Amino acid sequence: MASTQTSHVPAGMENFTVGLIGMGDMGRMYAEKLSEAGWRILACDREDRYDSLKEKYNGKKNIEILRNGHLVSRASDYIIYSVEAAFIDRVIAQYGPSTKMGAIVGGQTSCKSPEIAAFEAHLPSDVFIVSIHSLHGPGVDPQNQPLVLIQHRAPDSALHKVETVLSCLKSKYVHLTAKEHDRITADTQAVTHAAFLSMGKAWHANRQYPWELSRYVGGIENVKMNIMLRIYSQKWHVYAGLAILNPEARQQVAQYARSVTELYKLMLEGDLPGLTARIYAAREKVFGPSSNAWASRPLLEPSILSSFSLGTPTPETPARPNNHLSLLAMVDCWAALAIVPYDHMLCSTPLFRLRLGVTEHLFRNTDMLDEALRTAVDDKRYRSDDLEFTFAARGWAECVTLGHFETWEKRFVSTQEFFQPRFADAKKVGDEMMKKVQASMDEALKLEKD
Ligand SMILES: NC(=O)C1=CN([C@@H]2O[C@H](COP(=O)(O)OP(=O)(O)OC[C@H]3O[C@@H](n4cnc5c(N)ncnc54)[C@H](OP(=O)(O)O)[C@@H]3O)[C@@H](O)[C@H]2O)C=CC1
Ligand SMILES: O=C(O)C(=O)Cc1ccc(O)cc1
Repeated sequence: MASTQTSHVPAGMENFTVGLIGMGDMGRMYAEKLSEAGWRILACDREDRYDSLKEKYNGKKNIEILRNGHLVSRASDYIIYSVEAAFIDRVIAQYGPSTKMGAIVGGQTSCKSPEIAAFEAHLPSDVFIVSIHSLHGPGVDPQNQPLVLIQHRAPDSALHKVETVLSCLKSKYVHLTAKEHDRITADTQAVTHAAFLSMGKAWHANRQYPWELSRYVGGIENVKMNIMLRIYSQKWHVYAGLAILNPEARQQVAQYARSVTELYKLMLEGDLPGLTARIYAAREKVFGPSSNAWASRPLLEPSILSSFSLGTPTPETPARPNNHLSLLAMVDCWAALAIVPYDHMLCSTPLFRLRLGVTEHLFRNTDMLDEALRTAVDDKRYRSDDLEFTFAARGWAECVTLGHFETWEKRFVSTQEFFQPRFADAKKVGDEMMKKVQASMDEALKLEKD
């Protein structure tokens, strides 16, 4: 029965059935949240997982496990495909023709052009397409997180049904076209990940767990390390798919690598005036008055950031200035592509907001920025880290441009293995950091609106 005491199911939709194809991390999260809200769920994963899934959900109210996507498709009113982005065409080709007449179909993949192309190619013409994308990982509370809705081939009535079903997630709906989605997420996701994946590769190449070096580690560094660990603790295909399959991501990830390389060369040449002029011009373009971006309050409260420092500076372990090449390149890249990152806030992930928060923190503080630029040119102790970081950024960009899933996987997994023993601890600090930072950012954004 669909109705429970806490049911979100409105009158008239009591028999509406939601189908989930793919019961991995995201599929399971949706199954659990939607069924708790009273929706009847039909779900499947690969056929060989039928028995184990059935066992897992045995006795769970409102969730019925079926053997495959044909059985889910023919009996559901709204079907969500939550499978790997690289398989989306194959899976929709397989089950799409079994879709119930008049049903609504959508996907959860992080990149929409291949998903929409697959729907158009394989779905019968009498079904509607409303796609979705929860802009957060499966371990994050969906409340107040952006949830993109793409009304691609559907009347308003179908969109409203999807909105009603998903309202129990309490996410913030963002209505976009598939193309708009891919352009924005190329920046909010693909470039964000490229930056942190490159940091991980550089630390790995130098065989460093940077937080274990016996010196003071500042808040920005700690945020960088924790985001990096968070990304490497996830499944490789999520990051590979959203970068390699998003046609907009290639150009953006390539520009990030170009920015890193060109800034690194200016550092090697010791060209402080050239580096300063370039970074100040980028700052003006991205954060300056013409972009109308500088909010009155920083996204990240400096006190929150410093509360995540490790240790206390002492004469033996002083606060060591960093050149923050990864963040300088971020702003250089935004400037080159004429991107105003604040315009992407509505469609942002927690990691993007953190990245923007720490970047803004550096660029708002002229003394800190100048110190970073001086360090970039004068302090040779970072050269080997920066060299590895530059190689890594170019390596990721090449993989994305060439569309090499296999190389991408190997690069990711080798570094994932290096950091594996640290994931559990990083998750604890990371979760705490996310919570604090999110609360601080919500406050900043609220004040900005008022
Ligand atoms: N994880 C995240 O943070 C987010 C992910 N996404 C997107 O959501 C989608 C799902 O991600 P996520 O849940 O993390 O990934 P998972 O790998 O955890 O889940 C995907 C599931 O789909 C299964 N699957 C593959 N082919 C079929 C098939 N023919 N029939 C039924 N099931 C099948 C997979 O099996 P097998 O493993 O054997 O291939 C796997 O169990 C991806 O496209 C991802 O990009 C979106 C937002 C956030
Ligand atoms: O916040 C991030 O960038 C994440 O890493 C989690 C994530 C991964 C894939 C998505 O499609 C959406 C969110």
